[in-house]
Amino acid sequence: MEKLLSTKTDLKFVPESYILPPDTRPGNTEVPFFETIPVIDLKGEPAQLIQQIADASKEYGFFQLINHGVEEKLLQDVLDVTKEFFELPAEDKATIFSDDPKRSCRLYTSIDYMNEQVHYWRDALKHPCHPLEEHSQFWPQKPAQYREVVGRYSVEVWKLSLCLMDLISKGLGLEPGYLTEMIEVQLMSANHYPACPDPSLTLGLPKHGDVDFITILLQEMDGLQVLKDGHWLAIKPLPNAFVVNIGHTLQIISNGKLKSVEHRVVTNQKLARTTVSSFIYPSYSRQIEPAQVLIKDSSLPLYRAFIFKDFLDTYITDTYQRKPPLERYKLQV
Ligand SMILES: O=C(O)CCC(=O)C(=O)O
Ligand SMILES: [Fe+2]
Repeated sequence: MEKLLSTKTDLKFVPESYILPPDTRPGNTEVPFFETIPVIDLKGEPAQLIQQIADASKEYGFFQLINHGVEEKLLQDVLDVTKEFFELPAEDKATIFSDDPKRSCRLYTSIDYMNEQVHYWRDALKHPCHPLEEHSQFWPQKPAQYREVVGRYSVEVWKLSLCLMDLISKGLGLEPGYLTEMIEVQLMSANHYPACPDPSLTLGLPKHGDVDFITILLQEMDGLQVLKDGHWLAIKPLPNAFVVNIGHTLQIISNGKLKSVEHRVVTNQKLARTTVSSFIYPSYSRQIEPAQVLIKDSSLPLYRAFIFKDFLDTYITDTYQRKPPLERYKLQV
C-alpha cells in the first residue's frame, strides 16, 4: 500500500527503483505529434467509415474516434470520478489495494511490483465491467458516485465495442457478426501517472502492444506515444475523442492484416495524468486462430491456433522478459 505513488506526496527526486537502465530510458520525452493518425467520425457515411477504420487499422493500428455517441458530460464525469478515487485518503485506498494479479478488482502500482526489476510511474485501478450486474458490486464504494458513473460509462463502451467489431468485420470481409460474437470480456483500467520529478529517467508504461481485440482509451492530456518506423510520436489529445488501438489478438485473427502497434506512456514533470483504458477480450476459453476466409483469400495462416487464456499467460511472461509475445505463435511460411 505504501508502494502507491498516489499516496507519496512531494517527491523531489526519482527514487532509485524507478530509474530505468540507460537503454530503455526515454531521455527527451518531447517528441513530435503523430499528425497522420486518422481522426474518424463515427457518424460518417457507412461505406466510407468501414474503409477508414480498415485503412487506419492496417496502416497505423491506431485511430481517434469522434462523434462516437458517448455523451461529453459522461466522459468528464468518468475522468473526474477516477481522479477523485486516486485522491482518496490512504486508508480508503488500502481496502482495495492488492499485489495479487489474480484478484479481479484491485488497486495496484506499476505492473508487477513484487517481481519486476524497475518500477513504472503508474498507479492503476483495474476491474471487469461486462456484464455490469456480475461485477459492479465488487468495484470501489468510494467515491460515492463511482459505481453509478463508471457503470453507465461501461455500458456505453460495450455498445461502442460491438459497433467497432461490426465495422472491422465488414472491413475485413468477414461474415456479419464474426467478431461481435467473439467478444465477451470488458476490463477497465483507470491509470494514474503522478507528476514525476525527472521524466527522462522513467516511464509510466514501457513499450508494449495490447493483448486484446481493441483498446478504447479516454484521455485528456498528452503522454501516450506510438512507435512508428523506429521513432516515438505523441498522440495529440482531442477533446471528447477516444483513442482506439488494435490488440495482438485481432492482429492474429486478421492473419496479420490489422496491426497491433507498440506504444508507451511518458510522465510529465508538472502535471499528473489520469486515463481510462477499456480492453475488449474474447472469453478466456475461446480458441483463437486466423479467420479461415482470410486464409483462403490470400495465403497461408501466419499464426497457429491457441486458447486465449494460454496466450494471456505467455503474453505476460514474454512482456516481462522483453520478448515479442507473438513470436511463439508464428508459423513458418
Ligand atoms: O494511459 C495511456 O495513455 C495508455 C495506457 C495503455 O497503453 C494501456 O493501458 O495498455
Ligand atoms: Fe497499451
